[in-house]
This record gives sequence, C-alpha cells and structure tokens, in this order.
Amino acid sequence: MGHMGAGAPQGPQPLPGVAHVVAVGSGKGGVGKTTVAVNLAVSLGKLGYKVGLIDADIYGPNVPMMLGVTRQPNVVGDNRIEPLLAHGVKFISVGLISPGDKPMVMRGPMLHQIIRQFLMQVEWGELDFLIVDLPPGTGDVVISLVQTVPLTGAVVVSTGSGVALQDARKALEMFHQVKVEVIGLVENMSQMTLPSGEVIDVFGAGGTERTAAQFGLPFLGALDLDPKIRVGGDRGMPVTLAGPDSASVAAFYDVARKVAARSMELSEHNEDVIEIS
Ligand SMILES: Nc1ncnc2c1ncn2[C@@H]1O[C@H](COP(=O)(O)OP(=O)(O)OP(=O)(O)O)[C@@H](O)[C@H]1O
Repeated sequence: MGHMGAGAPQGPQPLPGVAHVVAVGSGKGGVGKTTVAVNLAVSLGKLGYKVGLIDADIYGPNVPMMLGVTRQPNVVGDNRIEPLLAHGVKFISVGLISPGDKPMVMRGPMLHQIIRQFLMQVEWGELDFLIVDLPPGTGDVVISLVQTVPLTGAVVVSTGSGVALQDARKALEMFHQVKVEVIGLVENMSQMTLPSGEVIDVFGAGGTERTAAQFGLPFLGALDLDPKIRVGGDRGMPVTLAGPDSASVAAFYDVARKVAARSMELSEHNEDVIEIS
C-alpha cells in the first residue's frame, strides 16, 4: 500500500488522516456552489462521516456566514491552525483571514501559500472527506490544490441555464486538463414549487443532466430553488441540518450519498493505478 518508491518527492502528497479531498467548483458565480458545498459537508457529517470544509472562494468567502461561525481560528503549538467547528463540520475560510467587509486583495503566490497552509497547517485530524469550496471560474486555486494534494475528484455545480452551462463546460475542461476526475454534476436552483403546488422552471431544468450525459459524466441530482435554502444560508443554519430522514432535503442527501459512493470508487481505482505503474 502507499508509496512504491517511484513518486517524485516534490509532487502532491496525501494529507495524513484525510481519506478524500473533494473540490466543489462551478464555472459561473452565483449558481449556489457554496450553498451546495456547505450542505454537502453537513449532509456527509449527518450520514456519519468525519468532514472538513475549506472555503477557498477568495471572491466570496461565504462559508463562515452560512455555517454561522465567524470568529478567528486559534493558532496553536508550532504554528498550527485549529479549524472552527460548526454543525459537526470542521472548517477554515479565507474570509477569516480578512474578516468583515474588507475585500481581500491578493497576488498569486500569496494565494498559493494560503491554500497550502489551509491544507497542511490546519489540524484536520482524521477526516473521511475534506471538501474544498473553489472560487468560481477556472484558475489558480485549483492549480495550487492539485500541486499540494491528490484530489479524489470534483463536483461541478450549475443551473440549467445556457450561460451557466457554458461556464460549467469550461470548468469540466479545466478539471480534465489538470487531471482531476469529475465526480459528477449537480443542478442547483432547478425548479421552484409555489405554495399553490404549481412548479416553475426558472433556469431551464434538465440542462445540467443533459450536459452530464454529453460528457459521459454522472449526474448527481437536482436541487430545488427554494427560499428556505437561501434563509438557511443567511442564518448560518443550513437546511440539511433537518437530517437524512427529512423529505424536504432528500435531494441534498441523495447527492451526498452519491458523492461518497463515487469517491470510494475513484480512490480504489487510483490505488490500482499506483500499484500498476
Ligand atoms: N437552491 C437554492 N434555492 C434558493 N436560494 C439559493 C439556492 N442555492 C443558492 N441560493 C442562494 O443564492 C445565493 C448565491 O448562492 P451561493 O453563494 O451559494 O453561490 P456561489 O455559486 O457559491 O456564489 P459565488 O461562488 O459566486 O460566491 C445565496 O444567497 C444562496 O443562499
């Protein structure tokens, strides 16, 4: 198991104790990537997994607000950072480095350092899943990530709209270029059900599933456009706190179970590849 003595010492190294690193990306901003990442983390936690979450969204580090904990993390011992804990999820955020409403201005090398620090200097302990909320777009953070740790894979979030899917395809292409497996696509804000029961299709429901099929990638599920999801985020009480038995968040748990199952598959596959080479 593990190293066969052939690996380059400078290459990405697994984090001790962390079984799977899963990135959540989107291409387009505002499609609900952070909402999906936070609820995925909470759901996996409620399903019994040990979960960490890195908020690497430099343009909109909303994880602390969505998890309801905004204090600064403690630095302990030999410059180690204690992750914050909210709703069973350990997390760290770029928003905690530059809290409040100050925008964070950063150059590439500094960003790279922060990503490395978040991965290697935080006391994650034993984790089944370390989720990374990426900034929208295709860029630097992903490169820093893949240079530091082997990723299990990425989840790509989109709405069904043509413009969101255009950007999602770019994200798929980027993950392909940096050799990160795509675990699957999630359609967020898919349909909205009015109090009358009438269902409205706002963003073109079904588009993400079709895109997944075109790329031969798994479709992980569709999440409704629902004010309760927004309220949960704004209040730091993610809707998935309702738990795996709650019908209203079943779609989130369905996504979480699929992410877990496919992560295990991909890891087995990767181990095989290492042993053969
Ligand atoms: N399914 C949903 N139903 C209702 N509101 C939602 C849903 N998903 C996200 N939202 C809301 O939409 C807004 C944008 O979501 P979020 O911040 O998760 O997007 P994002 O893609 O991470 O944005 P960015 O990466 O550009 O910062 C938030 O107010 C969030 O609460």
